[in-house]
Amino acid sequence: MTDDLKTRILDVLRQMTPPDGGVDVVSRGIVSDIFIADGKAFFSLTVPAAEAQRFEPFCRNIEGAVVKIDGISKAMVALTAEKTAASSAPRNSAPPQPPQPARGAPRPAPAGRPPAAKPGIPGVERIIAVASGKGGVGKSTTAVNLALGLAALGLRVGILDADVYGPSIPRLLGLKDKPKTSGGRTIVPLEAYGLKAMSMGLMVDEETPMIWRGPMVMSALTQMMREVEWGELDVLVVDMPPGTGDAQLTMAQQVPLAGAVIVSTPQDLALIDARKGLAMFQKVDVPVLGIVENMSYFVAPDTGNRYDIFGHGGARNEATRLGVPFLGEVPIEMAIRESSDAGRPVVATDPDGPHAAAYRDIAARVLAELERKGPNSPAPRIVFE
Ligand SMILES: Nc1ncnc2c1ncn2[C@@H]1O[C@H](COP(=O)(O)OP(=O)(O)OP(=O)(O)O)[C@@H](O)[C@H]1O
Repeated sequence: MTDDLKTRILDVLRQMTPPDGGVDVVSRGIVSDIFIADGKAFFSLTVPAAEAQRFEPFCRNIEGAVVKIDGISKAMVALTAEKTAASSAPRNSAPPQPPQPARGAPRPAPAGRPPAAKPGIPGVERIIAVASGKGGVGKSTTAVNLALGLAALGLRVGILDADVYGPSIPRLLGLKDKPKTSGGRTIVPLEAYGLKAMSMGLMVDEETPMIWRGPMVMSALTQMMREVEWGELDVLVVDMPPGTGDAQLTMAQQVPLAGAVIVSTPQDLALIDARKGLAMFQKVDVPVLGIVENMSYFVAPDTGNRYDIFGHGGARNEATRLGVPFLGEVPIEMAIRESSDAGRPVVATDPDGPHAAAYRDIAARVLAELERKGPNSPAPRIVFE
């Protein structure tokens, strides 16, 4: 039965014209093994990094075509990047890079200068960043579930969506209301699943194109940090924009960070980018709390068998090599995707499930690293032109 379904999936794929107009993906030999469990099909396509953008919508089309096959209820198609020297190209659906800050705007301090103390947010004990070198690795999903994992450990937690180019926290937490202002001066954060949450996505319509300029981004971030009534928090989790350009570097400097968590997938492409993320935080003296490997493996729901679809353990090996803690791994799992995209994060909605446990373990390791590193490290020096 399963073999029959696989054959039918391959037949469907053979009939679909890839976005580059070339021969079908089966004939090209870029389709991974197909795993089918419980009527759900999982597989990946391997494409050159530079082609990732063109192939992303195609993957969604494939999912749409595959679910039409009798016996398949769900399909999940992932893109993996070919291992090439040029594989550090960003995922093209990632938001555009902002322009450089204008004259007078804060600039990254040259590396090597001694950091100077910078005031934190009153009432907020520690701020941690969740970052990734490239988009689409599950950074925001990890940030939300990590925040909920920290809350499950008894901490008072807030989450700030600093990804002003592609905010996803409102969607992941199912937040629709706009935040209210208090006395016209400060903003009252929203609450979801016990977290205080703030995002630029809450201030603008999801459809509104945001053409932010560098200095505007900075002032928006400063506003979200300083003019939001966070109250007393043990930890504020900041979901950083993907990438490691100057904008992210400046942002990492603007926020007095206690540490950073880097999210990566096991694929080489993501790991190369994760390394850049690591270097970025090291450059501005922010301690890296560790690396999380997302979409690490797939567990067949019917047999419980584990499949390392993308090759497994890359992030763990990389963490060891770079001398930073490995914080844990999260499987690629339909339930995580569906619950995230429906605004019902797994840690809150299925607290007894295995995925919630995985995120809580990661949260516990993050907490242990924070404790080990001691009080908030001072923010790096900001240099004004
Ligand atoms: N472990 C997982 N299993 C299955 N799907 C996942 C997993 N982690 C994330 N996803 C899905 O992958 C997609 C991208 O996740 P998410 O938005 O968290 O990534 P991101 O790195 O923040 O992306 P971007 O940088 O584009 O905002 C979402 O549809 C999400 O539900």
